[in-house]
Amino acid sequence: MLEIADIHAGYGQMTVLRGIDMQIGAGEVVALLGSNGVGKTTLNNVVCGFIRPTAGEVRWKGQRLTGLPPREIVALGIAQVPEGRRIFPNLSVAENLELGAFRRAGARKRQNFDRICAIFPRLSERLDQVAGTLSGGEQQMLAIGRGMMSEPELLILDEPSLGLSPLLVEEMFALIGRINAEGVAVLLVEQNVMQSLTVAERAYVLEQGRIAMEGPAADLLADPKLRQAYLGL
Ligand SMILES: Nc1ncnc2c1ncn2[C@@H]1O[C@H](COP(=O)(O)OP(=O)(O)OP(=O)(O)O)[C@@H](O)[C@H]1O
Repeated sequence: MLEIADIHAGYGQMTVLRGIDMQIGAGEVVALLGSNGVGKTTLNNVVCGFIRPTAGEVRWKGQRLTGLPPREIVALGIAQVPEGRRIFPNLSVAENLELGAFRRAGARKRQNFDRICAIFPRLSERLDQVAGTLSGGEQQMLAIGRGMMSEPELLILDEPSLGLSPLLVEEMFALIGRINAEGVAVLLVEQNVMQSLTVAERAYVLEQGRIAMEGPAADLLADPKLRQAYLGL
């Protein structure tokens, strides 16, 4: 469904991505793993149209995405939840969710709103609360709920577990499972290797601008090189 083919990208003179190839199938959960600063967010921003690659292309169902503006990419069914929970703090939970559905109107929007409330019971109990007063974990859920309001076929989550307590991290990964059970493919950009490989079917490990390892999550979890480098085992 999503094909990333030989992507090179960077900032000015600095090259960050040096030929990335990745694929995500319909309904799959795929993890993109790697240490701080290896270029995970950069790749994510290339897919979503915020950064133009210097070479290579991204295709979605065979259509070239490279060069399209971000809003057209959202309209085609790809939603991104950026790192750092960018919600509107002065608006209510319900208003934040409604802003995610800017492309939809009427009954369809209502239906989708109810669907999101069912997936995120914590949010549905707090629809009138001002979003800035939510806990960190609730704000993260709101950011994901807002992404889901555009009815994506692929949801890209950039470090959703960052800064959450262990219990909330568990809840967050369970939530990813529920979203996927609705038929939505998920690209999970994470540093939390163990949890990500438990929820994902396949994973890619980014090192020095290249894919250093890839394969089924179970194989990577058993790989001594990965266990030593990323799990300290
Ligand atoms: N706007 C920018 N201008 C210049 N350099 C940037 C910019 N954004 C990111 N970089 C640099 O590009 C490299 C890759 O950054 P990126 O955010 O993609 O990494 P990451 O793997 O997502 O890291 P993290 O896990 O810490 O979020 C880093 O060296 C970073 O400093």
